[in-house]
Amino acid sequence: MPTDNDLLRTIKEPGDLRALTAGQLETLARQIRATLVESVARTGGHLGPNLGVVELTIALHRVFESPRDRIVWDTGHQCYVHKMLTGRVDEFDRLRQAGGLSGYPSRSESVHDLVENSHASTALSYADGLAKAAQLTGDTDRAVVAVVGDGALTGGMCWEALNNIAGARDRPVVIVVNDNGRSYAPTVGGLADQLTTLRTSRRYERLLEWGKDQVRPVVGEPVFGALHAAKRGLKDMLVPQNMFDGLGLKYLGPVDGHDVAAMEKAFERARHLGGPVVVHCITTKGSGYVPAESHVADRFHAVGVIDPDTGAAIGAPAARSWTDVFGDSLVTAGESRPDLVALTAAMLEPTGLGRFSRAFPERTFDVGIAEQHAVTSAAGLAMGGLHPVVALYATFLNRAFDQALMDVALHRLPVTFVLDRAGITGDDGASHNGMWDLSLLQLVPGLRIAVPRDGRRLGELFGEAVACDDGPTAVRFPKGPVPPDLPAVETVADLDVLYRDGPEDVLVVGLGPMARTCLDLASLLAAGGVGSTVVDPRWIKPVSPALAPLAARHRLVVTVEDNGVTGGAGSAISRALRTAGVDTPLRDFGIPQQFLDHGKRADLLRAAGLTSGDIAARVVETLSGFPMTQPA
Ligand SMILES: Cc1ncc(C[n+]2csc(CCOP(=O)(O)OP(=O)(O)O)c2C)c(N)n1
Ligand SMILES: CC(=O)[C@@H](O)[C@H](O)COP(=O)(O)O
Ligand SMILES: [Mg+2]
Repeated sequence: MPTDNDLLRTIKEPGDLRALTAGQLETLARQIRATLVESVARTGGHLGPNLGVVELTIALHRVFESPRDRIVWDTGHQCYVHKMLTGRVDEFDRLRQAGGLSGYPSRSESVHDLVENSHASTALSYADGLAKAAQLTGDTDRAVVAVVGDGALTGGMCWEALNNIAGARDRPVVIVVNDNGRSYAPTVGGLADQLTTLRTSRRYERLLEWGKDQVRPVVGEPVFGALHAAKRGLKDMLVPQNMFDGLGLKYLGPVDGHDVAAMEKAFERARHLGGPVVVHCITTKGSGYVPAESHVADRFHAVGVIDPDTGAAIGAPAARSWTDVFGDSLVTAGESRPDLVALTAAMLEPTGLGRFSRAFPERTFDVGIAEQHAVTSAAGLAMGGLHPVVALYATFLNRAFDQALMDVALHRLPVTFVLDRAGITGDDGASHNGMWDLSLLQLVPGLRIAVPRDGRRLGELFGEAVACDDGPTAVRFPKGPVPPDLPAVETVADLDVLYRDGPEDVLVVGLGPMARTCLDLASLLAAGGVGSTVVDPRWIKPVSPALAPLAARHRLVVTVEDNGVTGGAGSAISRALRTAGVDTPLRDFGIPQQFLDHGKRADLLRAAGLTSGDIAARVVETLSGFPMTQPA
């Protein structure tokens, strides 16, 4: 019999949970919480969301038999407890580190992990597909369970899936709503209000049940029947039927999401009810850890390295970030432009809209985790005479591409997309890297793209973007501290020349923050007797016409971008040069078009060959195939 002080480490697989007594389950929950705090305090990660699902995950894995039963986690940032209970507790010391545990489900880590994509609101669609597959293959003895947060539930895909799931009363799907009332901040919109009503109304119902049991024996049946009929009418008048009932989904709850026994009872019932069932679990983000529970902004949604005792961030205070520069630029612009409005998809502070929202609350819109809606709503705002700024992480624009293309650009509407976390972000794995936006947006007719190399250029380019009123614009920048400004040594038309020395061997086009790498590249080339000119076009779409004559004077053009290399800025520049009749060879350097494992940004850039040394070696190799000019 395991001793209680190491219970957690005796759990090698979910089946080990079923032998535990109620007392041991409480001990286990305590040990999981302690391990979460102690470990994530050292590595960083999604502490708040995981503290909120300790009991929920225990109950889930006691009732459902993963991997036979399929459990899908929406977004996946709350899967640490799931990983601890599926044999990976000893790997948490390398959480979110290269070669270590991913911060999200990972199919290469475990058969218990299904969905790796960290983009929210997908779980119910996966569940719908899994349930259909089970039905078609006769594999009907396995349950399909989706755990979806109240925030993720504000995403449109959830309702597309619910429409399908609810339409098949004979196809079992267990939908566990992990309702902690928050995304980062409190979840917004009518759905959130409905969930709140459910929380209160169900408590009201429990109260009513209790009241009935007290009153019935006292007044006797006939009087009780009349009272009950009146009460029923009163209740329906006071408390609307819930949205799940309305869709024809069976609804169980709300259940205390920190009471293992109560959830087990509900999950068992859901399992045997058959058809689609919603189990509405009420949890607290950051539960059981005071620094998280009391953290006003986001309940420790995601933390860096912290002091486990106090929750205080450890290390130097965060340097001024690209996001800070954008946030300040937006407020400055907003002060003189009453037509500027800002939209976020449940990420007000992370995308830098916090200051603007406090200065101009009526001009700030949090639409929930609903990027597609955000973009087309922005199109409506622009049609209404305003200039919307849609602030997203670059990777999340992927799902709103059609809206950007057909709802905004087709109508040549003045919408400005501000894409934070552009390029390799690293820690959050493949689906969080912002490495597709430059390629996708190259396809959008009439959309202009700016890629600032430093904070000063970000402020300038953002101002230029919101000044464009004849079509959409996009400004993209990476995660993290903003680098020191990189002044131009001269300008050629609309190109900033950052360096020019020696024979015109190589024209280096440094895009955005890669300009700094390109200056190092120029130094390495110079040391090898190769002359170069380094330019930053600032606006990379449309391609500056000034590039063609400059390229024509060089022996090789090199482009360097922090975007997937396929169809990115380098491809566009190459096409523009050919169209201009310039046949100078071009080598484009960018992120390989692959899904990158999680790791540190610098390491991943190095692995992608995007360091000045790697690029220099390949440039010299390319030049060696050409007759060298005599140094000037
Ligand atoms: C499409 C998309 N947009 C934004 C995000 C960023 N994001 C990560 S977690 C999160 C909040 C999720 O809230 P909820 O589903 O309620 O889960 P909780 O963190 O409360 O457990 C957001 C907005 C994302 N992962 N995917
Ligand atoms: C899970 C999720 O999508 C975000 O919380 C993600 O972790 C982004 O983190 P940063 O804001 O640190 O880039
Ligand atoms: Mg939530």
